Amino acid sequence: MTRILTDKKDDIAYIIMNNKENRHDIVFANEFLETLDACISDQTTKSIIITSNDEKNFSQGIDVEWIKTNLKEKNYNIIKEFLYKMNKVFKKIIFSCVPTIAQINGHAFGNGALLGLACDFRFARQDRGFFCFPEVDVGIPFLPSMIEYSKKAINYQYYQEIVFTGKRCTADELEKQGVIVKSGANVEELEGITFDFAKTLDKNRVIYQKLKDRIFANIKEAFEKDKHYIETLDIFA
Ligand SMILES: C/C=C/C(=O)SCCNC(=O)CCNC(=O)[C@H](O)C(C)(C)COP(=O)(O)OP(=O)(O)OC[C@H]1O[C@@H](n2cnc3c(N)ncnc32)[C@H](O)[C@@H]1OP(=O)(O)O
Repeated sequence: MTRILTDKKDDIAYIIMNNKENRHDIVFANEFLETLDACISDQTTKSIIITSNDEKNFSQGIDVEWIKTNLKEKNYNIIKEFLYKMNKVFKKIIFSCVPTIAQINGHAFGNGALLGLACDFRFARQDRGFFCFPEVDVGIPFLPSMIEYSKKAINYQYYQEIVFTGKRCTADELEKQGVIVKSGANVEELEGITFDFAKTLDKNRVIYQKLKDRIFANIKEAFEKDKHYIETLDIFA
């Protein structure tokens, strides 16, 4: 089954995660990157909306069982390849010359929440789904880049609160904290407000790229720091 689907409406490209909980493993990383590349290469694309077609999940993040099995079998290279590949996905979204929007239609946990934060804008629904960083309980400390790009989307006090408690946040709370632009009461309303917002974006790719490169120079540096943690697999507690 294809893990990622695409659609296009009025020059707005949709990247639609298509595998229920949308857990991240090497297949997810490869397919997502390929799809993202294709959407950005298409010069008619004015903005990209990332969402899922599952009724209750956006993305539950890293497939922890997949990681654990590979660790047990000492398949360290595949884990490293996965982490580097996911970093390419996050970096490509963050530095995209086309605006990126997360349409958070359900649970967004761990890497799934990070997928939302990597985007330029976020929208979420009120009636289903929690936004959560469970790493403190799951035993996965963040890579330096993850911390750095989270700061572009969440105020630092609130970030610490949700990371150190692992609490489950609703769309209402995220809206009050400015993490999302706006929430919708249900999935239909969410799709409507996200689409209406996306339609307003028709930016010049060159200026958009230059702004990103300058505003997010600190994030580029943080990605460099990740190498040490990935090479030593210092990613679990
Ligand atoms: C650096 C990166 C690291 C990583 O990525 S580590 C991996 C991180 N990922 C995880 O740890 C994911 C683990 N997964 C889980 O813990 C669970 O898999 C979920 C919590 C994500 C989902 O559990 P489920 O039982 O399938 O949840 P529900 O059926 O969708 O919801 C449970 C109840 O909560 C209500 N609810 C859901 N969203 C809302 C909302 N936004 N507002 C109010 N209520 C909500 C529902 O209706 C339901 O209730 P009712 O039990 O009565 O039916």
